[in-house]
Amino acid sequence: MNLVCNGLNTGYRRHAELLKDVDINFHSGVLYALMGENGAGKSCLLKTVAGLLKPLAGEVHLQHSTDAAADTSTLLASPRRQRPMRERARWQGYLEQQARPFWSLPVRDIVALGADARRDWSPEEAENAIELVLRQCQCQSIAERPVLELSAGEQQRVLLARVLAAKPRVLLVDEPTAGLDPRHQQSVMQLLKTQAEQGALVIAVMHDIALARQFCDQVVLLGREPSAHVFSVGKPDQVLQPETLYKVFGIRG
Ligand SMILES: Nc1ncnc2c1ncn2[C@@H]1O[C@H](COP(=O)(O)OP(=O)(O)OP(=O)(O)O)[C@@H](O)[C@H]1O
Repeated sequence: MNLVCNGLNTGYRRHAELLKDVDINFHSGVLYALMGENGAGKSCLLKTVAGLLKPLAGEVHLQHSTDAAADTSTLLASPRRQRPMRERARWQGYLEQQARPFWSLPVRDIVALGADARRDWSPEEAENAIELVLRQCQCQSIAERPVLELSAGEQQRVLLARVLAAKPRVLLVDEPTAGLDPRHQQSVMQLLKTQAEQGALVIAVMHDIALARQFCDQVVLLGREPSAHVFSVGKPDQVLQPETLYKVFGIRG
């Protein structure tokens, strides 16, 4: 399963183009770091790919097969057409930036809401998926606690667990390690890497260069000058070169 962006122009308001001419082919089995300065349009691009913002031009396609001969491409988004979210929920998981729960439910019930997206599962399959993800996200010890009584970092892990509970084949996460302590940053990145190794297509908006180098297979780096654009795409060591970091972030490193 690949996500293909063709000539994508997108922005937050109608006619307000932020990113232009985005041509990227995201592959399954790959963990992507989507990076760039504050305001470069990372969340905007992720939301467009997720179907939460409508493109102003261009298209997003879902390719079901890597076999170019087989015509198995589905149009997900264009200025005229958006696939319904309930259809996307069967294969896509999305975690928004600074996500916060608003229901006063125990952690286990919040995570169970994620598994509800899988109408094809038996109650036993759903229960197994919930237990697995509580363990993977290190939420077992807090499983019975009301989610609103947890720290911000703990809530963040619970909401990631909710997204993962449905075993999405496309996982789109916006700054999943923000606010987490170093150990949990590592474990969340390891979890995303494992999802990719098991075949998921994972795009993570992130700022931490060291974590991107350590865990990600590919970096999509956005630039802001003269206007927002895709500056570079490639392996972390190729993209995160000192001269590139200077050009994009103005830092020596
Ligand atoms: N809801 C909105 N309506 C209009 N403009 C917005 C909206 N949200 C963000 N913007 C603007 O769009 C631009 C890109 O924002 P976006 O959140 O996509 O950037 P980002 O790269 O994810 O930034 P950050 O690293 O700070 O999270 C910014 O200039 C921002 O001010």
